[in-house]
Amino acid sequence: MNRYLPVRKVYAREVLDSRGNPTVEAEVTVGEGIVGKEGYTGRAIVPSGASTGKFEALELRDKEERYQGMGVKKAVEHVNTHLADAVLGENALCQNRIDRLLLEADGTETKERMGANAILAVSLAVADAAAKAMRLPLYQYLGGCNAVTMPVPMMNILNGGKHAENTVDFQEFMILPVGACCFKEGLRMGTEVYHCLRKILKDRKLSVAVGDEGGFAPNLKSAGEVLAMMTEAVQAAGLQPGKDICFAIDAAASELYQEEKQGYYFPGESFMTGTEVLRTAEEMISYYEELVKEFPVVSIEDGLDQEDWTGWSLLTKRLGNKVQLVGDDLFVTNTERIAKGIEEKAGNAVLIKVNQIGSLTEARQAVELAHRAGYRTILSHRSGESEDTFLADLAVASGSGQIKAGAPCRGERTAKYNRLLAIEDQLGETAVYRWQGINGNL
Ligand SMILES: C=C(OP(=O)(O)O)C(=O)O
Ligand SMILES: [Mg+2]
Repeated sequence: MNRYLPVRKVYAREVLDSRGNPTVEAEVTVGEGIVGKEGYTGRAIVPSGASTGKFEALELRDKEERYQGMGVKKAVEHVNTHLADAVLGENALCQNRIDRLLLEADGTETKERMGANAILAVSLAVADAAAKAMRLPLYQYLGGCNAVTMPVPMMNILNGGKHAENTVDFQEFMILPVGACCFKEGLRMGTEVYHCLRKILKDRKLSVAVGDEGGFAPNLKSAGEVLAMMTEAVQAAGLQPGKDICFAIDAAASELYQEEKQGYYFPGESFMTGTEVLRTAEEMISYYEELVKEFPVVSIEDGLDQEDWTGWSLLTKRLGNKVQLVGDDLFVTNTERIAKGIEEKAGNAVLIKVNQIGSLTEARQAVELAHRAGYRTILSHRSGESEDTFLADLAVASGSGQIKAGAPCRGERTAKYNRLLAIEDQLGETAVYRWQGINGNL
């Protein structure tokens, strides 16, 4: 018989995210009078994306003048009324049931009525409260005694696309400290590379202003130029590219794809070279092949458009035996889309963003389905983040072994990394840190 830990209070407020946009924070109190007089209060702040996938659950925004239409007053109201009514008195230890009740209160496929932001805030805050009431660290409450795998951090050190106002067309260039012995050492290595890159950019009189996720955002001409500079930064840090540090790209290709042009348009490269750069899906794949040949790129996310299943299958056939091919906009943490991907042999890894699907249980089902099919998973932040560290605990709990949390700077990003440092300390010698390259490819 399950212990009964009743939800006693549910409350939400509007707070700000790292882009200065409003978002939902929920507080949930459980077990008043059962586990102590006051019970325990958990909280969660939901993140928000900029390059959102077409098939994501919908976050509710007010659309009135306040905050230029970005307010979340209605979503907050929904938490304080309908969603609170749905879960008050329910057992916080039954996360699946809590989430089912939240989904039923909404009743739509896309969560558009209550708002995925409203539902997720309550879902996560319930888990946080339950963990506190059980006096367990969140990662252990969620993952049990098997939660010992520290994630390899994918640190986004150069921003482009929708995350910056520069000429770099791909959205993210990341470094993976695959040769580190532990998370702490990996974070140190990555941070040193980040600082070396800053110096290289400064020496060349290029901008060291940063984008949404804390990576630098200079005007560069092509992915090749970016990766060459990153290689220099790794060497300047006294590390070996391809051995200590590998690279990952998030092309965010759905943002580049233009239906009317039937291809991927590169505005930055076109501007810098003075000729229109348009690539077909086939040309995109060949382009990735060249980059992988020249640089230690071990992971490519959203290499093609979110609706191009045929292209994705071809990409996977050509590169999937040595490169991690990650579906973000393609899968949107949605089990139906992941199942389709598995069937079509599209990609070999899934980016997990809890707010893409809108509840903790559904996000965990996505991880489970992916792992069962031999797909890798990467727990990921959004470009609009907060000081909330739920993601760090979930990354360890899921055993996925990878996390995307931005550059090793800016408080909303370092909050996750610092939480992981604390978790690794807590785990002590039981902590595991290991990069699992596709077919052993570093
Ligand atoms: C983190 C990402 O960006 P956003 O949150 O803007 O979707 C991403 O595309 O992986
Ligand atoms: Mg992405």
